[in-house]
Amino acid sequence: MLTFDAVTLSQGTFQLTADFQLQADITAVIGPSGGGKSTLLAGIAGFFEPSKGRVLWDNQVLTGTSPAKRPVNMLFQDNNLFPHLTIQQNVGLGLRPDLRLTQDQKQMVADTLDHVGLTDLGARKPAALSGGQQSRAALARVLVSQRPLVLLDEPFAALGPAMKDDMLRLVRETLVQAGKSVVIVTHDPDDARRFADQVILVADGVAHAPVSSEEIFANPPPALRAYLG
Ligand SMILES: Nc1ncnc2c1ncn2[C@@H]1O[C@H](COP(=O)(O)OP(=O)(O)OP(=O)(O)O)[C@@H](O)[C@H]1O
Repeated sequence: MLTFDAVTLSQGTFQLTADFQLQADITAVIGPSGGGKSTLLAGIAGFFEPSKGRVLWDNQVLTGTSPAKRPVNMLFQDNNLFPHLTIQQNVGLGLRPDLRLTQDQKQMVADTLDHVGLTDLGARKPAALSGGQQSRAALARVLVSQRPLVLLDEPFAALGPAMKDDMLRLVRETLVQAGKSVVIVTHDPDDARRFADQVILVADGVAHAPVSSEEIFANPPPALRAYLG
């Protein structure tokens, strides 16, 4: 469970407050451009520290812990894969940064590539894969890692609607089934409605407490109505 304990996140003159707990398989973060969605994720990942309050994971205080030591994996739209490494190596990084994998770990990489639909593509470099295949490889790396919390900042936005839907389904079939919690920023309210269990609305300097996606779209609060237009 992720806890924001009276948190204020500041970037320049921008301030975002968050004071809630989060316990869902998939949580969508939605809201207007510049509202603070990426700021919220960066605050969880530890790219900067809150100016007030604490962030906790399962009652362990994360505030003051470097991003590399947090129980968090983050995927962005770009730069998820190292171009000079093969897909196998890119995925292997999720197990060991020095890539000294045991036979079992190599097998785990191969099995995970099978699982995300990339059988036989492990020896290729990222440039020899399509955009959708690259997204699957990035997902495989998150999948092999032991970290329980996955943050996705619009990772599939460049893929086109059908492939984006495939990836969101794959997130549920793989990451959620592996017991991970997923927090995903999306500009498409329909993604939130169809794929998320809960929704956090980020607007007017506030990250609002999560509400079930069914409930929030059936009865949108004023800030969501303003955003949906
Ligand atoms: N490094 C920074 N220094 C100063 N201000 C920043 C910095 N990063 C972001 N901001 C400001 O913080 C506010 C929130 O930005 P953020 O990127 O979190 O919004 P967002 O909801 O993710 O936006 P978008 O949907 O457009 O990606 C914006 O007003 C932005 O200009």
